Amino acid sequence: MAVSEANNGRGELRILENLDELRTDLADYIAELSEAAVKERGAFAIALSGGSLIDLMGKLCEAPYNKTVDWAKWHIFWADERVVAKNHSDSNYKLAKDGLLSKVPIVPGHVHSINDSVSAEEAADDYMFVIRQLVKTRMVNVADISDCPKFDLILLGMGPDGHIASLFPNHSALDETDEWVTFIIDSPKPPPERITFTLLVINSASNVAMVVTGESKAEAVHLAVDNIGPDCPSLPARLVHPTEGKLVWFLDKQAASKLDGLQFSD
Ligand SMILES: O=C1O[C@H](COP(=O)(O)O)[C@@H](O)[C@H](O)[C@H]1O
Repeated sequence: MAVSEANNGRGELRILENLDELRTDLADYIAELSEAAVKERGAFAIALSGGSLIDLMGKLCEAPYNKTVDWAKWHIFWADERVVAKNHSDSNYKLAKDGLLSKVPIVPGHVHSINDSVSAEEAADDYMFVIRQLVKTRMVNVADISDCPKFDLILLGMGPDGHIASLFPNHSALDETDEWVTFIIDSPKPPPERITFTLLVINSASNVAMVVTGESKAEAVHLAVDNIGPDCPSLPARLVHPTEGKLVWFLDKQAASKLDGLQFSD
């Protein structure tokens, strides 16, 4: 690992030499959280994103993780999903199924994907209902000070514009403070119709990991992580602050290249 440090309340930074090291560190981190959650409450509620994340989780399908992780206790959710059919190439579910879920022994009934046969608005309501039932049975933990779901782990990628899940800069979905899941029909990145966890749910998680690689994201990483003062534009990634949980950034050197004050050891 090149650098690992805590950063001004903006979470722990793990900056890895290369993608191979990042994949290993990420797999270790997820496996450790899974073990702790299963030991403590008998289940591991994990929310995935789409994009580059699934490929970066790939080591979980290999030894030792494929044998040592207690896959039967995993409950899978999506922090965001595109409102397309499950077999569509834009579907975050399909991405995760092809790249991860079909390669490890997850219980099919524990895979909580969205309803792909209704409108974006209905899919968001429907998903909130599903999560509410699982919070009632404590398959998904609950926040200490509200009835909000407290996922054991939410994994987020970040776009070059600083978007996380399907929360885009200057979009009204960022202001949603009541609902757990909301919808958009005007995503600046195709496809336009999506559902997404709100900041309320993201910031109620026990653990949030931001997994970001590549030089095209270096400026957004700098804006999200460094102390650049109160005049920061509406950068969704900067709004991730788990209230009772822990935030960890997994970065490769390229994504970390514009961070203030970092010295890499070669
Ligand atoms: O559209 C999306 O983009 C983000 C970032 O994707 P990446 O390929 O740049 O990592 C992703 O996290 C989100 O789930 C997805 O819907």
